[in-house]
Amino acid sequence: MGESAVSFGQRVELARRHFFREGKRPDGLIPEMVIRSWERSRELGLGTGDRRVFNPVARHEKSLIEERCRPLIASALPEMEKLHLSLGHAGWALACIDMEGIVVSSVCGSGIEARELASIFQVGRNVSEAAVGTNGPGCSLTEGRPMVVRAAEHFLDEVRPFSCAAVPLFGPSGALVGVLDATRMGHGEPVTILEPLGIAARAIENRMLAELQGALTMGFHYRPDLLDTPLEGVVVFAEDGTLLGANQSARQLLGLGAAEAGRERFETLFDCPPETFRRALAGRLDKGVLRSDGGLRFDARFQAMRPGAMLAGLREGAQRIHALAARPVLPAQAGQAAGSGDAIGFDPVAGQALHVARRAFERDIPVLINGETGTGKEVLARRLHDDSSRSAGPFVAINCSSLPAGLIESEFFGYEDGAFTGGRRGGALGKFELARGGTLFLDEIGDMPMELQGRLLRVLQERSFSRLGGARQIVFDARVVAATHRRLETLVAEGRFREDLYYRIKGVRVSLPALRERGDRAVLIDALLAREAGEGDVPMLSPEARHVLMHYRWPGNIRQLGHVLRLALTLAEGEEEIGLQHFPEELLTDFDDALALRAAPLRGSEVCLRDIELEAVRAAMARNAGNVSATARSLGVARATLYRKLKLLGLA
Ligand SMILES: Nc1ncnc2c1ncn2[C@@H]1O[C@H](COP(=O)(O)OP(=O)(O)OP(=O)(O)O)[C@@H](O)[C@H]1O
Repeated sequence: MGESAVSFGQRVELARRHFFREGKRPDGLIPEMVIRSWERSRELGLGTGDRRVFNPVARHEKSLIEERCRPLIASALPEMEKLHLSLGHAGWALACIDMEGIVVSSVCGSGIEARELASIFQVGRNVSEAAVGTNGPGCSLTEGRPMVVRAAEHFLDEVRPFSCAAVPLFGPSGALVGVLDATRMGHGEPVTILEPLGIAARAIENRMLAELQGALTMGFHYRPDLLDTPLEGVVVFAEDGTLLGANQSARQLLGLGAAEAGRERFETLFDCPPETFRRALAGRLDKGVLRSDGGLRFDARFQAMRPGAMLAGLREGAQRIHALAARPVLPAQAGQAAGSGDAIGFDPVAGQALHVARRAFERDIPVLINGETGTGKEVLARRLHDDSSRSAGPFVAINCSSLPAGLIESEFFGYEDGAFTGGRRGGALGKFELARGGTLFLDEIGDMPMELQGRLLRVLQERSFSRLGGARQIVFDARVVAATHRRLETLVAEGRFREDLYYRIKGVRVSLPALRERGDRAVLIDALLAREAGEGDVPMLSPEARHVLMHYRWPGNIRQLGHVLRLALTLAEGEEEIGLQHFPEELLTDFDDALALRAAPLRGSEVCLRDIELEAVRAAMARNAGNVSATARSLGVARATLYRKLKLLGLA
C-alpha cells in the first residue's frame, strides 16, 4: 500500500481532533464509511472513553445463541477453521457475527494476543455499532458492505489496539444474515485479508445454499476454471423449475436482485431447450453449456437430488427442523385477533429479522421492512410496536401508495380550521399528530410521491411539523417503521426516491423472506389452519394437499396461504380431510405433477415424517393425561425437548 504507519497514525489523529474536539467533519482524512460510522456512534450517545467491550457474557446466553444460530454456525465454522489454518501464525482471530452484531462463533488460536482477542470474540459478545461504536463487523452490518477499520479509526479508545476487516454474509435469498470478521492487534494492513475473507464468506454462503432442500443444484461460471470453487455461481431449483436460492456470484452473473427467488424460473434465467432442466433433474446430465437470457455463455455443472440423496436429505432435514423448532422466535398464538399478536414463525431468517428490528426500534432507530406482498410486513411492524415500551401509545398505519395526491398532505399533517374550502370545522389532526407517543407505520414508502418525500424528510430531521394553513410547530413524537416491497436502492439510483430520505428511514433494514423460502412453512401451515379453523375441529391435510401447500410458489405469501386455507376449510366442512379437490385451481395448474399426485398419492415425504413425530407426541400426551414428565419418559426424550414439540403443536 506504500503508506507508512506514521502517516496513517497522523492522519487519523488529525481526523479525531477535527471530529471530536472541533466538531468538524474530517472529510478526506479517513474513509467516508468510517466518518459515517463515527457520526452514527456519536448519535447513539457513545463516548470515546466508554468501556463497553470486555463485559462478561452470561453463560446461559452463550448456549442460547449456539442453539438459536445453529444453522449459521454449522455453515460458518468449518470455513473459518480452514481459513484460520491457512493464515498460519499471523495472529488473526476470526469471528462469525449475526445480524444483531452478536458473536455466534469464533476461532482465535493460542498465544497471549490470541487470548485477548478470544476474550473479545466470546460467543454472545455484542460488537454491533450500537454497542461498541465504529468497528469492522458492526459497520459492515450497517452498511452491508466489506469494511476495514484500523486502530484509532475505532470509535472507542478501548479497541484502538486492534485492526479488523469484515465482509457481509448473504443468505440464499440474498438477504444479509451476518458478517465474517478477521481481527488482529496493531494497525497493520487488514486490507490484505479482505480477499481470503471474501472467499471464505462465499464458501459459507454456498454451504447455506446446500442446506436448501432443492431438487437441482447448478454451479456455473463463464470461466470454466472457476467451476467448483467458492467463486462459482450457485443456483438451487425446486422440482418445478422455480428458483429457490442463489449465491452472490450467481446474482451478479445473472443480474438478479436480492429475494428474487421464487419469481424466477430455470427457463426465464437460461436460454436453453426445456429438456435440459428435465434431464439434469433426472440425473441424466451433469455438465453443460448454457446461455443466460442476456446472452452470456456459461459452463455449468448439475447436481440432482436423487431419491437416495433425498432420503439422506430428509433425515438431515428432520434434524434441522428440530434445531429450528428449538428456537421459537414468534411464539404461536393461534386464534388471536388478526393484525397484531398473530405472528407465527420458526424461520431463522424471519426470526433474526424480528430480533434485530426489536432492538433497533427500542433505541428509536427507524426500521425499514422489505418483503414481498403478504409476507407480514405490517404484522411485524405491529409486533414491534406491541412489544415496545410504547405499546400503550397508538399504532398509526398509513399507506403511502393508495392516497390520492391532493389528500396526502392533509392526511399526513392535518389542517387548521379554514385551511381550505370543504375542510372540516375546527381543522383535523394528521397521522403525524395521531401517532404521538406511539408508532407511525409508513406502508409502501417506495410509492411515496417525490415532493412529499422532501416534507417527510424534514419532519424526521427536525422532529416537528406544522398543520396545513397553520404556523405553530408541533413536535413529532413517534417511532417510525417503514415498509416496501420495492428495492429502494434501485429507486434511488433511478432518481425516484430521495437518497437522503432513504438513509434516514433505513436505520436498520430487515427483509422478510417470501413464504416459499421460509424454513418453517410446515409450522405456518399447521398454525394458520388452526387459526382459520377457530373454535371448530381442525381437519387433517391429505399428504398430497400438504405437498402442494409446501411446494407451491405462493406469490401472495402468507396472506394467500390464509385465504386458501379458509376456503378449503369451508369447502371441506363435514369431511375428515382436506384434499386437492378443496384447493383453487391456480394452486394445481402451477404444479406439473398435480395430476400425477391425484392419481398416485405420495406417502413418506418430509412433512409426513414430522407429522408422525407430532402425532406420537399428541397420542402420548393423551395416554399420560397431559402429564409432561410422564409423557417425556414414555417417549424417551428430555422434558425440554418435549416442551419444544408441544409448542410446535400449540399445546404448550
Ligand atoms: N408470521 C405470521 N403469522 C401469521 N400470520 C401472518 C404472519 N405474517 C403475516 N400473516 C398474515 O398474512 C396477512 C398479510 O400480512 P401483512 O398485511 O402484514 O403483510 P404485508 O407484507 O404488510 O402485505 P402488503 O405488502 O400487501 O401490505 C395477514 O392476514 C396476516 O395476518
